[in-house]
Amino acid sequence: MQITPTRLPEVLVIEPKVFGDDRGFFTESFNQRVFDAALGGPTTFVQDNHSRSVRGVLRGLHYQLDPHAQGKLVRVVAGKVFDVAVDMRRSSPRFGQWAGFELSAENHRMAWIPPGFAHGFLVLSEVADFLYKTTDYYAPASEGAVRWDDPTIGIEWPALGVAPTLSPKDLAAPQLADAKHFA
Ligand SMILES: Cc1cn([C@H]2C[C@H](O)[C@@H](COP(=O)(O)OP(=O)(O)O[C@H]3O[C@@H](C)C(=O)[C@@H](O)[C@H]3O)O2)c(=O)[nH]c1=O
Repeated sequence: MQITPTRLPEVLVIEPKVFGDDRGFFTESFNQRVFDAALGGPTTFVQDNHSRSVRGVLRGLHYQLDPHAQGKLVRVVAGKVFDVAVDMRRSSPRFGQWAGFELSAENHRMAWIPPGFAHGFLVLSEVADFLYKTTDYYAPASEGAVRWDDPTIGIEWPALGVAPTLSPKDLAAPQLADAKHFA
């Protein structure tokens, strides 16, 4: 397993070992011991999520505030997405900065999005199955969202030639200046 910090150093891209043979492949998609060693301490996941989206769908940018902040271990098992994290911690020197990376069924990459970061993704393939583990339960009253296209964040989303498809909730998300943030 190879772990590479992104330009937001707390956000990690994780490349598991993939054992390919005539039958297909085998990979450990989660190993508590290895993951804890990589993060330098124990992390407990309490929920597994699966979403399916078609090309051009953009989900995000989402987070949950304390006391229900979530760390997320995310991956794609069918298709390809451009995945993004944004630092939402007001006291961070990187507040409002973003990191983006491609996750796909082909590259087997996962990403660790720690608590305190907003998360979202744009689907680049015809369909994408997105799987993720979270360190806290879904808590809609603690949900926060920030606009995917806020110019002060300035995410460089890959061009698809069509406007992304967003949920009504995401279309109504506030700019960074008005978004709820972490201390
Ligand atoms: C996230 C979530 C949603 N739901 C329900 C609420 C709603 O009726 C339906 C769809 O919810 P949403 O529109 O919020 O789903 P979605 O836009 O896919 O939300 C997700 O986006 C990505 C980017 C994340 O990082 C996730 O943490 C989560 O916020 O599913 C749950 O029951 N449990 C959950 O954990």
